[in-house]
Parts: sequence; C-alpha cells; structure tokens
Amino acid sequence: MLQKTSHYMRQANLIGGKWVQADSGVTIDVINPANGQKLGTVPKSGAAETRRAIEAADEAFQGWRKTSALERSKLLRKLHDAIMDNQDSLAELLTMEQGKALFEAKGEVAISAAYILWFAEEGRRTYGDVVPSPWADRRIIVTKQPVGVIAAITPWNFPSSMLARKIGPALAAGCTAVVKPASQTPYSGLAWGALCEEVGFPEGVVNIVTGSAGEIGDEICANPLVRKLTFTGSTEIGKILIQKCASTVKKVSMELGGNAPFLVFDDADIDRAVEGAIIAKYRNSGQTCVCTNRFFVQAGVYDTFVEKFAAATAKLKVGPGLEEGTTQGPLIDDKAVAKVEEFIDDAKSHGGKVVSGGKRHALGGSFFEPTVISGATPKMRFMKEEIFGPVAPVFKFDTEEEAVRLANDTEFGLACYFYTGDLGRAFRVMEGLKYGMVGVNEGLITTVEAPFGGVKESGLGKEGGHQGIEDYLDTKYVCIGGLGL
Ligand SMILES: NC(=O)C1=CN([C@@H]2O[C@H](COP(=O)(O)OP(=O)(O)OC[C@H]3O[C@@H](n4cnc5c(N)ncnc54)[C@H](OP(=O)(O)O)[C@@H]3O)[C@@H](O)[C@H]2O)C=CC1
Ligand SMILES: O=C(O)[C@H](O)CS(=O)(=O)O
Repeated sequence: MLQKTSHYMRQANLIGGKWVQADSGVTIDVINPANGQKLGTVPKSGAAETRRAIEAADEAFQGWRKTSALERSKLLRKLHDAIMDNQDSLAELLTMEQGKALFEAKGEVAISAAYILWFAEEGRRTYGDVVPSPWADRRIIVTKQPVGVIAAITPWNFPSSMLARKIGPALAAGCTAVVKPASQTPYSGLAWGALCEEVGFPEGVVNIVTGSAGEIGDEICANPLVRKLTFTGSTEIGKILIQKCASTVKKVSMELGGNAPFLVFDDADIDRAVEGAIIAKYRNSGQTCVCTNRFFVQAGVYDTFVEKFAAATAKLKVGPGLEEGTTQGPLIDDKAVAKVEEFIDDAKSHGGKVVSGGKRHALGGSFFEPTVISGATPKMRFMKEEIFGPVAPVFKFDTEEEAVRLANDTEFGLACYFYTGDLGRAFRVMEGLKYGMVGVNEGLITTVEAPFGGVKESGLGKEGGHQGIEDYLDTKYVCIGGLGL
C-alpha cells in the first residue's frame, strides 16, 4: 500500500526549492498508528535549517510579492486541481500517518483543496480604499500589501486541511511560507511541498522543515524576517508562542484548544440531535478541537437521548483506517489512550455510569471503544479539560439559564452546538453562548466560506471566510501631495 502513496511522499525538508536532510543527518521515525509499524523517517532539524528556510522564503518574497493577484490565483487553481487529481493517494498517505478512516481522510483532502480554491478567489479581492481628501491639493489612498514571510505550525489531527487554511491565504496574499508540520504526521505537509513544486510555485515560496519543535519554534519566533506566525494546536503551546513572538512584534493567528458543549432541549428533534451528536463527538475518533466535550440534556428528554445516543454509538465500527467500513480509526498514540482511560476512571469515581464502550478495543494498540457516560457532574475532569478522544459525558440540566451558564463555564470558546425547535430560544441561546462558532440543530459546521476560530483561550484570528486573508495583509495609508491640483 505504501507503494501507491509514495509518489508525493517526501522524507526530507524542502528549503529554497531543494529537498535536503538535517545538518546532523539525524532522523525521526514516522509510525502508522493502526499497526505501530514504521512508515519512514523525516529529518530532525533545528535552528540552523529553520534559519536557512526563513532566508530562502525572504529571498523568494522579493519576487513573489511583485506577482499579480491573478497570477497567484492561477497557480493556486493549478494546486487545487493537482490535489484533487491525487485525492486518493494523498488520503491514503494521510490515513497511514494519522490513522483516521479513509473516507474522513478523503474528506480532509477535499476540504484542503476547497480552501485553496476559495483563497485563489479571495486573493483577487483584497480591496483597498480611495478616501475623499480633507485637503484640496492632496489625495488619500489606502492599500493592502502582503505582510512578508509567514511561519505556519500545524497539528497532527488534520495535517492537510490545517495547512491548507494557512498557506492558501498566505500565498494568495503574496506572502511566502516556512511550514513546520507535526512530527507524528509530517508526510501530508511535505506532500504539499511536492505538489507546489509540481504546479510551478517558484523555489522558496513554500519551505517545509521537520524536527525539533522547540528549536524550530524558537528560531521562528526570534527571527525578525518572520512577520507572522499562524499556529494550530494546544492552548498551552499557543500561549508560549504568543509570548515568544512579542520580542519581534509578529502578527499571530492562534487556533487552539476547545471544550465544546452540546445542548439538547426538551423541544428538540431527538433523532436529529442524536445524528448530530454522533458526528460532533466521534469525527476523527473524537480528536478534533471542535468535537463535543460535554453533552447537556434537559431533564425531560435525558433518558431518551442517552438510550438512543448509546445505541447509535455502539453501531460505530472501530478498525484500521484503510479497512472497508471503518468509521473509527485508532487514536494517535498510546499516550492519548491513557489520557482517555484517566477521564473514564475519574468519571466512574464521581458516580458516572458507562452505558456504551468504556475500554480499549479488542484490536489492541491505540484502538478504543467509543464511550458514552451518563450521570456526568461538574466535579468530573470533562467539565474543564479537553478530552480529545471518543468519550461522551452526558450531563442533565433543568432550565435554559442553567444550560447556558454551564456551557459558558470554561476558559475555552471555540465551537458549541444546541438543538431546539423553538425560534425564540434559538436566538436567546445563540446570543448567550460565548463561543466563536455555533451549530444550531447541526453537529458539523466547518466550511471554507465561514470564518473558523474561537474566543477566550481558544485562539486569535479567523481562518476561512473572507476574514481569513486579512491576517496576511498589512494596511498602508498613502497621502499624495505636490500634484499641482
Ligand atoms: N483550534 C483548532 O483548530 C485546533 C486545536 N488543536 C488543539 O491541539 C491539541 C492537540 O494537538 P497537538 O498537535 O497535540 O498540539 P501541540 O500543541 O502539542 O502541537 C501542535 C504543533 O505545535 C508544535 N509544537 C509543540 N511544541 C512547540 C514549541 N515549543 N514551539 C513550536 N512548536 C511546537 C508541534 O510539533 P511536534 O509535533 O513536533 O511536537 C505540532 O506541530 C488539542 O488541544 C487540540 O484542541 C488541534 C487542532 C486544531
Ligand atoms: O483541527 C481541527 O480540529 C479542525 O479545526 C477541525 S475542522 O476544521 O475539521 O472542523
């Protein structure tokens, strides 16, 4: 199977148009989470390689910034087409390094291409202004220009689409990029380097460096040539990076952790709510930042919802991502499994009841049974900590006010979901929830046309939508005199 995915599989850094190893020659093994087998290696790079990548991006920026928005749009469209022409092999590579079910990997590759196409179009609409001048002899214009060299650091859970919604707007705006993919899932990002090379992006426009996160991150944050950092990952690391970027006053975009609530009111369509709950909880085996972390169900429908949700959960098929029919792949590693077990043990110690799943899957390794726990209470770790795994705690509430208060009782504010048949309630609850994204009677809302991002400690900035390109642009005010008007 590896043979079929090898065409875009690269086991080297891409710096200034050249595929190179780490200076030390040291490598990192990349492991298939479905079977623990080694897929290959990537360079264990550090500050020196990162510095060279930044310098290559800065050199390429001098030419790339002078291309027209239409030229950049055409290249991005070619990149979109190349991704879609190779969707199957890119999806197989993604599943082999990350573990997700193949249909989800194909979906991730497709939305990655969709982000590229969206920004191919948005890059031609970065309008400025001509402002009526207060002076008869001067003219005022306001223009948008690319910020310059950007750095992108991406997580292991969506190694393709998280990169797409960063380099898509960056390249469309006229920026150049240095990318650090997650060490556990580097191949999807490196494949992007091969695709950009194939469709004709100039050398140094996209550079990709794998290896020591701390060393690479420190060079990115300290190097004044890098004018913006866009990061997707944990809030813990995001806070460190924000602090380190202060030394050179970089722009920062942060897509960080979540603690999504999912509210079900008495007047909800319960079958629709269960359908939404399944996708909002178990997509990517629960390893997404917008996965539901806490289910809050009104007392009148609590037992019915738990029974239907547990039954639907039990129907999910755990297995290797490449296996026909699999809906739940393995977790990324054994550390992730151990964390999920800790959450379940904590819940049981506080009176929670496992009504579906609850333990490691018979397949062994990092496969885990999708799990529903009833009788959840705010004393449990779920209330404040992101699970990042296939565990669904179901809390009970009585009033609308109580539900909104419980939902907001977190430092996070990324995504939230609620189900109701009452229009007035829909507006009251939507306006009361302190989150960047709200699903009303829907459990999967991510799309390229809408601005993705959180508030509070879930992050800064938006990705996707027309907002997604703004963070890659500087606004310049120009006052023109001496015109003899
Ligand atoms: N808001 C959002 O859109 C998303 C948020 N997340 C959040 O991320 C977490 C899980 O993802 P995970 O990958 O474990 O998150 P991490 O924050 O551990 O890692 C994310 C990326 O940051 C890199 N990194 C780690 N430490 C440093 C450092 N000191 N300097 C520079 N880079 C560093 C990692 O590199 P390496 O792999 O080499 O360690 C990886 O590429 C969860 O909290 C989840 O909610 C995840 C996806 C999307
Ligand atoms: O990394 C993630 O969790 C993604 O942001 C989730 S989504 O964009 O696929 O919804």
